[in-house]
Amino acid sequence: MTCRILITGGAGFIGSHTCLVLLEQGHSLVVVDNFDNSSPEALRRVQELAASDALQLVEGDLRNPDVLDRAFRSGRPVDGVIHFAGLKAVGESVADPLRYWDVNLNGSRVLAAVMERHGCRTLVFSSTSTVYGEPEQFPLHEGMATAPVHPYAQTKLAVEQMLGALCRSGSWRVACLRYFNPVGAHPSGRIGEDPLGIPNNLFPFITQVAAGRRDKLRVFGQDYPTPDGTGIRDYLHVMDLAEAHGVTLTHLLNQEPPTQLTVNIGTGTGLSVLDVIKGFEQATGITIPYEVVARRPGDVPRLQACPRQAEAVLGWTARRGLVEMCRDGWAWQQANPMGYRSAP
Ligand SMILES: NC(=O)c1ccc[n+]([C@@H]2O[C@H](COP(=O)([O-])OP(=O)(O)OC[C@H]3O[C@@H](n4cnc5c(N)ncnc54)[C@H](O)[C@@H]3O)[C@@H](O)[C@H]2O)c1
Ligand SMILES: O=c1ccn([C@@H]2O[C@H](COP(=O)(O)OP(=O)(O)O[C@H]3O[C@H](CO)[C@@H](O)[C@H](O)[C@H]3O)[C@@H](O)[C@H]2O)c(=O)[nH]1
Repeated sequence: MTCRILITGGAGFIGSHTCLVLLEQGHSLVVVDNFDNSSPEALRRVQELAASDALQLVEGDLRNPDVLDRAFRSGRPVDGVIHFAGLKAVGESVADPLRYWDVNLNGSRVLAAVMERHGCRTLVFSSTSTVYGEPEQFPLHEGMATAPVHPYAQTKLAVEQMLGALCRSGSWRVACLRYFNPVGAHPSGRIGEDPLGIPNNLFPFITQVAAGRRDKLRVFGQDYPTPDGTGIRDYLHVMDLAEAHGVTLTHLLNQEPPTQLTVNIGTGTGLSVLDVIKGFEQATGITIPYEVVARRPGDVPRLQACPRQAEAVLGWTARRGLVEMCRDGWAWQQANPMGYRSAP
């Protein structure tokens, strides 16, 4: 079955890879994005890679119902929505919490209201593993307690709860996907992660060090209660994550009666910062100079998924490992030293 899918934030890192996967599956897409943290060039390349023009763009802010109305009226009826648009920097959320509540929660509320009005009640929402807070037991199961410790994660949990209330009405189909740490890029090197300014996240920082754009990596803390003292995360290839969205949407559309799902999307493998450095060096042959500095405020020692529910309910498991994550992320960095600003 091919569908018409509305994708908010479709030009961003995860959104662009997902648009490519969905176009290749024959779906028709309408993307809503204000390019707050992305570039139209990403969508141009997605269409080029998919050799498809079944992607329409409505440029504008998610919080503006007129923008969303335009997207709903842009073609045949929308079967489902994948909602990526939002803000994602933990430190920024502490410094400017109201902006996070506005974009992440209020934006999702406006989206849900417009969906109701158009009779479209099928939604895949980008949640985060950070809703688990600072857990002590691993791996993390979806039924475990949530205890978000910063405004970013608090806004995501609030959206999960808001959507839960809609599902209790009996007519919404919602999947909240709790992503762990997506990294890497499409193997073509044409689309990838394009952070503005100094990267916050480990992987893009490493690839910029490898490219000589930064002199060394700063490892945030080596005094965590982990085997080598550095933070552990569950890194997954962005193409695996993109594929999870197609699978989830199809599952939801076939779900009778309508229901809400909350699913971890991770590999189940925990890697420390030093593991990632070593893996990148082995995959690329490039040495990554680093120094250990103080912990970054807000970081937790460890996050690691139990991926069983994703497999049992959605039939999805991650297929790519650290070598592919490093190789593809590095290919993207080499081909696009300044991200999409390195066009063509
Ligand atoms: N990347 C991660 O590590 C990660 C992990 C867990 C969850 N998430 C969540 O997944 C989603 C996608 O993440 P990403 O890494 O692709 O981020 P991203 O910043 O690359 O993409 C987000 C997209 O949303 C757009 N956007 C932001 N505010 C908007 C608004 N008000 N109106 C319209 N468009 C808007 C941006 O321009 C961008 O294209 C986010 O909601 C994020 O919180 C990301
Ligand atoms: O320059 C750096 C950057 C990061 N780290 C460490 O690397 C690990 C991963 O950090 P990062 O890549 O910034 O990811 P997280 O802090 O885990 O957060 C990401 O992953 C979450 C899901 O787990 C998402 O919700 C967030 O949006 C996303 O930024 C942590 O131990 C950091 O302390 C460093 O040592 N040096």
